[in-house]
Amino acid sequence: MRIDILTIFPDFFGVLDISLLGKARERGIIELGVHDLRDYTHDRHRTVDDTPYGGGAGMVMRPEPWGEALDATLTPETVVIVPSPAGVPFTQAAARELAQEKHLVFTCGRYEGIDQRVIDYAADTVRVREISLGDYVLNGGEVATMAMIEAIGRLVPGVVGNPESLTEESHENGLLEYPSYTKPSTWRERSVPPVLLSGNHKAIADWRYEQQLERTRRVRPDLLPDGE
Ligand SMILES: N#Cc1c(-c2ccc3ccn(Cc4ccncc4)c3c2)n[nH]c1N
Repeated sequence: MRIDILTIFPDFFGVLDISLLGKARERGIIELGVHDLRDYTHDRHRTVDDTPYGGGAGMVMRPEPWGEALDATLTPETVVIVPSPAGVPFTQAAARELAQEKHLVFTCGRYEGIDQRVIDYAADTVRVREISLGDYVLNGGEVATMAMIEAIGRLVPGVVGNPESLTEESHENGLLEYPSYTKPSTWRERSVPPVLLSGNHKAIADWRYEQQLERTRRVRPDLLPDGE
């Protein structure tokens, strides 16, 4: 997979050189390009924004630099991801789907957003998905892009050493994950649930599923399958 990020804050993504994605990049599983949108401007001040038509507060990102940046980055296989407060909520299912793609381009807006014609222009030639990280307001697309890249990157085949560990996480089977414990078996007078020390794999699996249901009922009843 190749990921390209278009942003006016390229240094924000320096952290992607370390951790899991850093290793995936070293191993050639994920290629990453971070591009400064201002490199696609031609005025002395490298201007990327202007006042909104129709008036209103704030500034809008000019279409010209975005058009040139997209022309330099898109391929027919690209999926353009536009982080936006008006987007479709990001989910584990979306991360799983996007992890199968060959090329993702993240367009990190700032100010009041990107001139709508840029998104419409891209949608004429490639798949475009406007995605929201959640129902709260950020100042730009960079934080959302970082979160999405982490959620997607860890699902790309070969990135995580033990793929089985991905199957028992929150949201993987639609439920929240069961509680986890490690040594010591008693800590500050609190003991690990005895079933986990029993060696009875079926009893442990049943207990863990029941814990997922109980935690989901308590914290996220909206995720419960019908009848649970
Ligand atoms: N994903 C995502 C987001 C964003 C988000 C994403 C991109 C941009 C670009 C500019 N802004 C600032 C802004 C623009 C319009 N309305 C309010 C704020 C952004 C916010 N906010 N909240 C989320 N869950």
